[in-house]
Amino acid sequence: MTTRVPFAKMNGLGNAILVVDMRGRDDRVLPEAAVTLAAGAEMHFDQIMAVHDARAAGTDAFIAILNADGSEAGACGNGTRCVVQALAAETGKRAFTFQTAGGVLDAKEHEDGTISVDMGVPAFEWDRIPLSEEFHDTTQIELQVGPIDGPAHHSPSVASMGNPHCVFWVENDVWSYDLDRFGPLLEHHPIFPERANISIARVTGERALDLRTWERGAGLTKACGSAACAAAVLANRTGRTGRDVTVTVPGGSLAIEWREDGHVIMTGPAEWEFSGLLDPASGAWEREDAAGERATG
Ligand SMILES: N[C@@H](CCC[C@H](N)C(=O)O)C(=O)O
Repeated sequence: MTTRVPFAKMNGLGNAILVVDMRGRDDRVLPEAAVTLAAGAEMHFDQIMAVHDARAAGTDAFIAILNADGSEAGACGNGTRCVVQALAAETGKRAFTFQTAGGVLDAKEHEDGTISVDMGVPAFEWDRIPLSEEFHDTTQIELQVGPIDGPAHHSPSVASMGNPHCVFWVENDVWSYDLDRFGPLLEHHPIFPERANISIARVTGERALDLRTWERGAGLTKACGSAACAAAVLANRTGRTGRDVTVTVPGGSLAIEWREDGHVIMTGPAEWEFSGLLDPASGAWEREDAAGERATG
């Protein structure tokens, strides 16, 4: 049996996150363990943020990101804020540099408890998203939902924020569309060789948009930070908004700034729920809260 490691169950605007402390160890959270953990009601998560010892000079940690289906992701904005809150509480530090499969990113906690993450520079080239077909103009690719002669949705914009995003622009309330039906179909569409996060966005003003996301490997979520960044930059790129946008997702709001140097800064909250110990190989876990109560899974 593997030695158990500390975890914190957290959320970023309702995006369910499990921060797992893998520092000082050579093993990893296995995909099978992730699937087992995600299947439980109490531990269900959208992403695991597995915090490992730093692998590059100048970084504080390497973070491996796993989706609920055990697949890997290159970016997770809401999860990164959760990691910052957990490490800030532990160390008293406020600024961190992390390495993920998607690149190196800086993050800091502010006096008011909100956290900003520099999500890096988005990529718009078809082969960096990636798409399986060459598209010169990725502001509106040929992809549609529904009948060829009368699609319900078409011509989405695409981008990579370290992970692939596809955003459909809609006119009506984002709750009035059946994203739970077409999200999974498009996540697995052959145009996306690495699958994709599928969002619908409604621009509500020069600096505001509403967003719902079907996340690759996790399904419908209350918030997706990297999708909020992708939607904000794509809204600006297509002339729909300015560069500073408040993105309202089912779980609340995120402030997104697309700086002139190309970096996207996402600011929002993180929330701790409970802590415990888990086995990164099997997914067995036990809860430990302030009152000393325990529940096992
Ligand atoms: N919830 C995340 C994004 C998680 C990764 C995504 N499902 C993927 O596979 O790319 C966020 O807050 O950014």
